[in-house]
Amino acid sequence: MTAKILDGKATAAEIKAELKERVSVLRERGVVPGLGTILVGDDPGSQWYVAGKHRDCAEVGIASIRRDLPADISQAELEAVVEELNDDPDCTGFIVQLPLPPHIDTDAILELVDPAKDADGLHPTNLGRLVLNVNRPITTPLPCTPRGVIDLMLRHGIDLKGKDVVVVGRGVTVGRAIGSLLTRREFNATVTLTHTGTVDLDGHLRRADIIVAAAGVAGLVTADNVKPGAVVLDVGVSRVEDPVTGKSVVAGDVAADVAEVASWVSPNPGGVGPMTRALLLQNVVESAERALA
Ligand SMILES: Nc1nc(=O)c2c([nH]1)NC[C@@H]1CN(c3ccc(C(=O)N[C@@H](CCC(=O)O)C(=O)O)cc3)C=[N+]21
Repeated sequence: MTAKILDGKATAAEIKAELKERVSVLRERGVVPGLGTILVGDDPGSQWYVAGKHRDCAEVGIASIRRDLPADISQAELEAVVEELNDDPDCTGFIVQLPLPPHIDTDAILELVDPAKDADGLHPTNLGRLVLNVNRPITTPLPCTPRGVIDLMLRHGIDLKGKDVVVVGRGVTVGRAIGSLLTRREFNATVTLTHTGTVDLDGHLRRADIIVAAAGVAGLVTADNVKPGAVVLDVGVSRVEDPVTGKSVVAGDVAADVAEVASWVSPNPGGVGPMTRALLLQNVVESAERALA
């Protein structure tokens, strides 16, 4: 068996086409959604990601607001920029690109973001609402990567109800939040969160209907760990040295041989990454729609 591909690039393009429609409706009503980015320092990777977000915005008609700041900016100066975007009516949602330099108190910065403008969906207030609000529709921004993982499966016709999902990795952006979403009534999955302290990771993985690999450990999940026919999503990103060229390349958490036993796999790159970016845009559009309602 060769697994079918969960095509994140094509699915993100589909979502962006829908968002473009919603943006034009907003524009007709006099509202232009605007995404702000705050980037500190000159890390080439971070610059590249932020540039990609602004390209995405242009594609769907969202305005871009960009604040590029020096690496030695003080805590107080950075807080002032966050406050400025909180108060800027043209900015309907924004992100503070992570990681921030070590002299900055990251948690204090993220908590300062207006929860209504939290495009990442990672503000403590919004994560708290996700946990507390079990039975009503959620009307606050949701974390982009968990939402992207779920959307990627649903839009490929994969049913989540009653499925055993095993998540690998307890990071804030994926592991901690995705169970709160997947166990909501509308999805009704059963979720196990595994991590570096898990005793029998292989035992958990082997009984999973769906594996969400978000540990950031290259090649962690291999064919031997996967039940035949399982769905495997590769979320982790790490840099490894290519054995042939010696160059640094991006590697996912899922080994290539998994495609021989799984029913579906998400490629990496080309899977969850583009979905994360599309859902970021969706958060910005939804914030603008809510502000208008
Ligand atoms: N406040 C904040 N929010 C974030 O969402 C955030 C962040 N900080 N800091 C860094 C990480 C990383 N991240 C990625 C999103 C998409 C791709 C993506 O689309 N990747 C492409 C490939 C890109 C390539 O070729 O390198 C893909 O998977 O196909 C990658 C990485 C968001 N992050």
